[in-house]
Amino acid sequence: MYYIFDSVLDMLGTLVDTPVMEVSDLRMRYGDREVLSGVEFSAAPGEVVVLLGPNGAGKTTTIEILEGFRMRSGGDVRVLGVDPADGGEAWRARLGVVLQSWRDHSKWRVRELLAHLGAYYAAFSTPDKRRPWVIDELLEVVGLTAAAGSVIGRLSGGQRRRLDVAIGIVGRPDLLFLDEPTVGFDPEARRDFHDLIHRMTDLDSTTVLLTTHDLDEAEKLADRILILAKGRIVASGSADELSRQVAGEAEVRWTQDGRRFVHSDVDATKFVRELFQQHGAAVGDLEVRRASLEETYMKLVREAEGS
Ligand SMILES: Nc1ncnc2c1ncn2[C@@H]1O[C@H](COP(=O)(O)OP(=O)(O)OP(=O)(O)O)[C@@H](O)[C@H]1O
Repeated sequence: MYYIFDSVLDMLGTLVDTPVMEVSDLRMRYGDREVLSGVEFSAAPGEVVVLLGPNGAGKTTTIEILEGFRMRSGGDVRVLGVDPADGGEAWRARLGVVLQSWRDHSKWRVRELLAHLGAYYAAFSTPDKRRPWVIDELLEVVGLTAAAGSVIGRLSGGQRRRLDVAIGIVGRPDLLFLDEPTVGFDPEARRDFHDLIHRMTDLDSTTVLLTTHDLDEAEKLADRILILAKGRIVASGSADELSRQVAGEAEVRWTQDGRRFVHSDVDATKFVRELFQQHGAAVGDLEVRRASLEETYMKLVREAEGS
C-alpha cells in the first residue's frame, strides 16, 4: 500500500508506469572497438535489475553512460525521463552512485562526512521524499553506528565498503547504481546489504541497477536479470524464467528397490505424479532439479560468444 501511495506521489503529473530507465540501441565504441552494439532494456519503478556478463562485456561502460559519466557513441537513453548527456543538478540529485571505495577525506570522521555530503541534497528534498537521509538512521541501516565517530582512514575494508554504500544512498535516490557493490564484504555484511536493498525498494520504491559476478547474489536480489554478452542483452528474465528458457526439461532423480533412476521431462510435475501412482511408497530420495543460474548463465554466454 505504502509502495503504491509513494509511487503515485512520485509520479504526480506523469504516467505511473513511466520506465525509470529506457535504453534503446545503445552503442559504444572505444577507438575502433565496438563494446556495446545495440543494448536494449528498460526498468520500472522499484525494480531491482541485475546486469551480468563476462569480464569486459561492457557492464561498467553501460552504467557509466546511464549515470551521465560517459558519452555514448549512439542510441537512445532516458534515465528518469532525461537523456543522461543533458542531466542537470536536480536530475543528478535523484541518482545514487556507489563508487569503488571512497579514498579521499581519510581524516574526516564517518558521521561528519555523511552529514557534509548529505547537506547537498537538502535543496532537492520533496514533500514525499525528505532528503538527505537522517544521518543516525542511515548509520544504523548500513551498520556503521558504532563507527560513527571513527576517522575514515582507520576503517576496515568492510567498513569502508559500508561507507561507500552510505555515501551512495545518503540523498535517498530514486535510482541507485551499484557496480560490484559487495566485493570485499564478509557474509554478514553481504546479508545486511541485501536486506538494505530490499528495504529501499520496498519502502522507498527505489529502482536499482547493479552488476555482480556473484550469481547467488543475483538470484537473491534480482527482479530481473539481464545478461550482457557480445555487446548485447542476450537474455532477460527472473532466474527461474532464464532457467526454463535454457533448459526446457527438468531432471527427476529417485531411488526404487535400491536402484537409482534419472529421467528428464518438460513436465516434471506430471511425471512425478504418475511415478507415485505407479510405484507409490517404493519411490525414495526424490529430487527435481532445474538448471542452476550458473549453468543457465554459462550456456547463454557460450551461445552468444559462439554466434
Ligand atoms: N576508457 C576506455 N578506453 C578504452 N577501452 C576501454 C575503456 N574503458 C573500458 N574499455 C574496454 O571496454 C571493454 C568493456 O569494459 P567494461 O569495464 O565496461 O566491462 P565490464 O563488463 O564492466 O568488465 P568487468 O566484469 O571486468 O568489470 C573492455 O574491453 C575494456 O578494456
